[in-house]
Amino acid sequence: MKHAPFIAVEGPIGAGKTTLASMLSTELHMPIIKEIVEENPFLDKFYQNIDEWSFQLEMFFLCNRYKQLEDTGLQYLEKAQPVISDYHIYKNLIFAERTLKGIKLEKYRKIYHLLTDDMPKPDIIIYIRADLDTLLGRIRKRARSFEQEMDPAYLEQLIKDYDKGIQFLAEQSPAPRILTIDGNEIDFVENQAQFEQIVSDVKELIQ
Ligand SMILES: Nc1ncnc2c1ncn2[C@@H]1O[C@H](COP(=O)(O)OP(=O)(O)O)[C@@H](O)[C@H]1O
Ligand SMILES: Nc1nc2c(ncn2[C@H]2C[C@H](O)[C@@H](COP(=O)(O)O)O2)c(=O)[nH]1
Repeated sequence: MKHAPFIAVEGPIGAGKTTLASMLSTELHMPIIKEIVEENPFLDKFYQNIDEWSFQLEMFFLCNRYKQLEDTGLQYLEKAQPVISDYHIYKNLIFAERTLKGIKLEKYRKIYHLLTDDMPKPDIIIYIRADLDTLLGRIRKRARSFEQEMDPAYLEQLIKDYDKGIQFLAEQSPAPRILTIDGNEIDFVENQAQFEQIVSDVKELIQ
């Protein structure tokens, strides 16, 4: 059976993942898998006290994404149907390595690998990079109340963690194809030509 592309859009908080994944889903007629944010009962508490709530939050994200990935495999990939997601499962580890410590991090790593090592992984990653000011501006624009007090130092650290995380994924075998987008300069929302260029680049990667 022909292999169907599994595309993940990644980047730090506010980079534009959901926006771009939704636009590409419409343009390329691909179903979209979106992460669960608003229904997450721990996000609010997490931003008020990261040390207190990080384990619950990371486990919640992990379990939700595990279920979504399982469904994605059954509903689309095993039927050779392409799919686009607004995250890569590896994002769990990028965040957990930053928010967890000690024995909780050790336990989390084991559970992460147990759950995800044999799961389907995206073969194409669209990585949106953006600097702190751009991300803070977009987070303000999105206006989720629980994100407004986010410590800029946390976001700045995540920008670096993401660069390392995507580099790590690029070195895996088989290596995913990675399209990096400069989110400071490329405005796929307002600039149609720039969006079309991304569509054309993605089509090339799919072939
Ligand atoms: N290229 C862009 N130019 C301007 N605004 C953008 C752009 N990409 C995203 N946005 C806006 O920034 C906010 C965050 O985008 P979102 O897609 O939710 O980011 P993410 O899923 O990466 O956290 C939204 O309000 C969205 O409309
Ligand atoms: N600690 C973690 N926080 C996460 C994780 N995945 C998402 N998030 C947070 C970041 C945002 O406040 C919100 C939505 O994420 P977006 O990147 O889509 O804006 O949820 C995670 O795994 N751990």
